[in-house]
Amino acid sequence: MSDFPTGLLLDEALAIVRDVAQAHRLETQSLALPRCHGRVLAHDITAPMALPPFDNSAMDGFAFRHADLRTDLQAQATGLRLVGEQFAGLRVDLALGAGECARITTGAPLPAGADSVAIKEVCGVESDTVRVPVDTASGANVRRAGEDVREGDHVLAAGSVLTPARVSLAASLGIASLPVSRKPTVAVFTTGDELIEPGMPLAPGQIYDSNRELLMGLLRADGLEPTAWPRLPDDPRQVEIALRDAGCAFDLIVTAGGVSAGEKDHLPEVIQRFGHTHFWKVRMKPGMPLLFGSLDQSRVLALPGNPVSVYATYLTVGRALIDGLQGRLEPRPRWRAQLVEPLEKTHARREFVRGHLAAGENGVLHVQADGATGSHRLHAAARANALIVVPEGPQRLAAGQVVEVLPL
Ligand SMILES: Nc1nc2c(c(=O)[nH]1)N[C@H]1C(S)=C(S)[C@@H](COP(=O)(O)OP(=O)(O)OC[C@H]3O[C@@H](n4cnc5c(N)ncnc54)[C@H](O)[C@@H]3O)O[C@H]1N2
Ligand code: MOO
Repeated sequence: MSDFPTGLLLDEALAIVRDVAQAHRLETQSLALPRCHGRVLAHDITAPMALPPFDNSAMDGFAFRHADLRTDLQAQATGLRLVGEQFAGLRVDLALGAGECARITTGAPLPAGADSVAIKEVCGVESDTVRVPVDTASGANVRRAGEDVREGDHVLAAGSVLTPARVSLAASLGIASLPVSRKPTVAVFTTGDELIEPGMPLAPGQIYDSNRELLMGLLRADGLEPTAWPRLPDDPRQVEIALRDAGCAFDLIVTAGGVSAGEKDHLPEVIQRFGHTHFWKVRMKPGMPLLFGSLDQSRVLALPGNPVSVYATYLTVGRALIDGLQGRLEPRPRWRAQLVEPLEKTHARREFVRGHLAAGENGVLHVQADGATGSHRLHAAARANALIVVPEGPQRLAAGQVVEVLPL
């Protein structure tokens, strides 16, 4: 009997991943705004000031008091006396009296007394008289102080991802740095005596290492800066030395291969002996032999060696772990699409089927399964742009049925 959970549903595995990640949340660091893009915000942010900070004009034109416009039906415009100019960025302390107006540019503070702005294209100017159309609405083209953000408003939530718009919102509030979670450091190992570096000659029985590029690319696309370690041979002592070495230096170790039932699959034993196994084997296809453990100060994600298994387990479990370590609470977007053709499976595991996702003319997303199954078939993964999620248990999904998809 093993002393760790095995044969889990994917949702059970994800729950364990989230719990372990929460217990190993990475610390908070304060970073200058230019370094915050794509990071996970560690604390809630409240607005230190209002936005806009002052009433201002939305257009280039003339600021005036709406009460001064003529109300008799025959009049098309009211002549107002031009008493000054108010440009953006300059404080002039203009105040408008009855029958007066001021030239104003977009973003400039509204002069005291003014409550409306007429755009310059509809006004006639003759020396110091401006003819303002009487149908200009009260409050037209005025942006009120605090209409976007009030001082003290809760503007950014802990656990959200700092998109360019959110970093820019912080900038507009005068905030120069933000508290973000440190990014996990990641060591990537590929394992197997059969693996050869691309560019080197191939001997019989050998294959080129493709998982390293796959993993490095996936991790980088998620904003991390992974370190690729030299490939590991199928030698238990070397696996042990390398993993224990990485375990004292990295937040996360991601391995590919050597994790199922073969005589040369040494990873489970090494993690069990020198660390802790949180679970081994998940009811998913591909990816069933996936192992999650801890070794020294590191979390270890041992992904099954087949390339498509690496893909599916990274996108599901790997991302959940990386998000959890950084305290990301904002969920990843969930995509849904209509099946173009029926899809059937007889086994019990949740399956991730390579698919081709496109928007139809009616705007509805539809997805077609790629004919090639088999977790070694990287070509099919390379031409696919999504994984179709087929739920646990035997399934007979009809054409037109809506399914969850993971974009690749
Ligand atoms: N008796 C059993 N055999 C297998 C089981 C099982 O439960 N019982 N599980 C199968 C499943 S499912 C998978 S997935 C694989 C996973 O095996 P491992 O994680 O031990 O991976 P390896 O055996 O090392 O490799 C599997 C496959 O992938 C190729 N590979 C490995 N690394 C790379 C790489 N870096 N680049 C390209 N290709 C790689 C490797 O040559 C193998 O063909 O086990 C099944 N067997
Ligand atoms: O589950 Mo394995 O990952 O099918 O090939």
